[in-house]
Order: sequence, then structure tokens, then C-alpha cells
Amino acid sequence: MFYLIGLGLGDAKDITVKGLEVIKQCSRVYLEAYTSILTVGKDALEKYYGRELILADRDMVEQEADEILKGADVSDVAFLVVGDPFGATTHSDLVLRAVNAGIKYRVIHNASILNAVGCCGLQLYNFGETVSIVFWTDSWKPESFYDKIKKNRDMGMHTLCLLDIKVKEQSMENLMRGRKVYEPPRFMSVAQAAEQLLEVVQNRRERAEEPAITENTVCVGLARVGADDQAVRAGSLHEMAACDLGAPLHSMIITGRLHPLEVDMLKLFSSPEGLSGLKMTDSSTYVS
Ligand SMILES: C[S@@+](CC[C@H](N)C(=O)[O-])C[C@H]1O[C@@H](n2cnc3c(N)ncnc32)[C@H](O)[C@@H]1O
Repeated sequence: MFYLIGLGLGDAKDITVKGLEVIKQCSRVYLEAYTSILTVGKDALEKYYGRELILADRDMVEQEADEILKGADVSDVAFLVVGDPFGATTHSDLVLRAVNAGIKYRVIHNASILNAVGCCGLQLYNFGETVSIVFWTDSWKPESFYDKIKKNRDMGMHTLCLLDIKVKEQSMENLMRGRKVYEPPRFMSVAQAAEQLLEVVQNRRERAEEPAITENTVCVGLARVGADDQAVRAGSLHEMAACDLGAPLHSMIITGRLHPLEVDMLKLFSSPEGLSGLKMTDSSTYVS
């Protein structure tokens, strides 16, 4: 059997009892190590699970998937994913490969950032399409995430922005010289995401576009959701660009139309002036 097991969001202890029992019985256990991280590393997981884990980076999952699935028709193999296995777009491919190879599979679910964002008080039902914000470079500044946020805002929906993770990246120089030297991992912060978003807002203004969001749009910054030191901050986009929510991982939400109960919840995570951009509409909801 091929098992895809979600590890949840906080630390080693967020695995489910069912997931842990399966891990103990498997002949090989892989740890997916590029779409998300916990607040603890491989060593702490190995200690808590009581067994060795094989790190599976992007190259291994994309180029050596058959190696991962090898033998799963006659023994149990597990593939561990931080959060929920289907909280990233990549892992359906492994399921399809297993099915094509005649290997049975099972999924053991866990909390994902896609539902744990509810901790800030915004209703999960009121979210539109999730977007990813990637690190800009001097020559590559994609703005497509802004257009998706605009679409969501036009429908009154909130937007969850997942923030870039760069692990096992090579500098252009090392790549050109064929040297396998990797850059230190980088994780985008809420402040960095907000700064990029403010730059897009400014660009759109210069093109005389009606802005979908402004410096005063109410946003929520979230860090290390599910961990003991989880941090949540609500305030204007301008405030987000100056906030320090500490260690990774971070996510950011751009709010849409807000129900009064959602506003009351956001007040728990905001300074008194943090929500001053909100205005009540005729139907007694709030927008910013
Ligand atoms: C591919 S997604 C999530 C994948 C994971 N399988 C899941 O279900 O949560 C990775 C992104 O989610 C966000 N994220 C994941 N865990 C988080 C956490 N504990 N707190 C805040 N953001 C988190 C970050 O923006 C990160 O770059």
C-alpha cells in the first residue's frame, strides 16, 4: 500500500494517531521537503516517530517518483506531507502514478493552511481563489496574483495568499558553471509580500487603473499557524508592510466584504486604528 500522510501544521506531535501507526509499520518513509515546513526539522520528527525518514526534494518527487513507489505493491511505503497531502497541487501526480502502476493507495488527512486560516475569524466560506506570491527578482516581477485578488474582491471574497518558499535554489552563476552549490533557504514574510503588493498598487495607479486594493485595505498576516507561538495580525496593507511576525512560515489574507462577526474577530488581532479603513455598506457588511 502507498500511504500519503498529512503531518498537520505545528510540530512533530501534530501527526494523527492513525498516521503514526502507519509510519511505524512501513518499510520506507519519505518526508516531502519542498512545498512546506513544520517548526521542527527532520531530526525532531525521526525522534518522535521512532524511525528513519528519507528526505524527498523536488527533483526526487518529480524525476524519481517510480523509485518512491517501488515495492509499494508488496509492502507499505509512506510519503509524509506537511499540512494535508492535497493542500499542495503537486501530490495528485503521485496518486495517479500509483494507480497506473496497479498500486493501492490511502490518504491520511490532517489540518492544512487552507482551513487553519479560519483561526483569524474570517469565514472559510467567504474565500475565493487562493493565490501564490513569488519572490520578485530585478528582471522578473509577475503581477498575476493581483488580478486574481481583484477578481475575488469584485465578488466580495477574501483571498488567501501563500508566500514563496525557496529551498535548494542555485544562483545563476553556480548554475552556469555547473556547480551544485545551493543558496540558503528563503521564506517570504508577510512584510515582503505586502511590499510587493504595494508596488503593484502603485504601478496600476500610474497606468490610471481603478485600484482593486489600496494601502488602507484590511489584511491579515499569519505566521506559524498551528504552532505554540502562532502569530496573527490584522491591519491595513500599509501596516502589513512594516510588521515583523517572526520565523516562517507566513501567509497573508486580503479581505473582501466582511460580516460584522468577522470584524469583531479581527479586532482581537488588531490595534484600535488597525481597522480604520473599514466602511459599512448599505447591507450592513464592511468593506475597505
Ligand atoms: C503549498 S502551501 C501548503 C501546503 C501544505 N500541504 C498544507 O496543506 O498546508 C505552502 C504555503 O502555505 C503557507 N503555510 C503553510 N503552513 C503554514 C503555517 N503553519 N503558517 C502560515 N502559513 C503557512 C505558506 O505561505 C507556505 O508557503
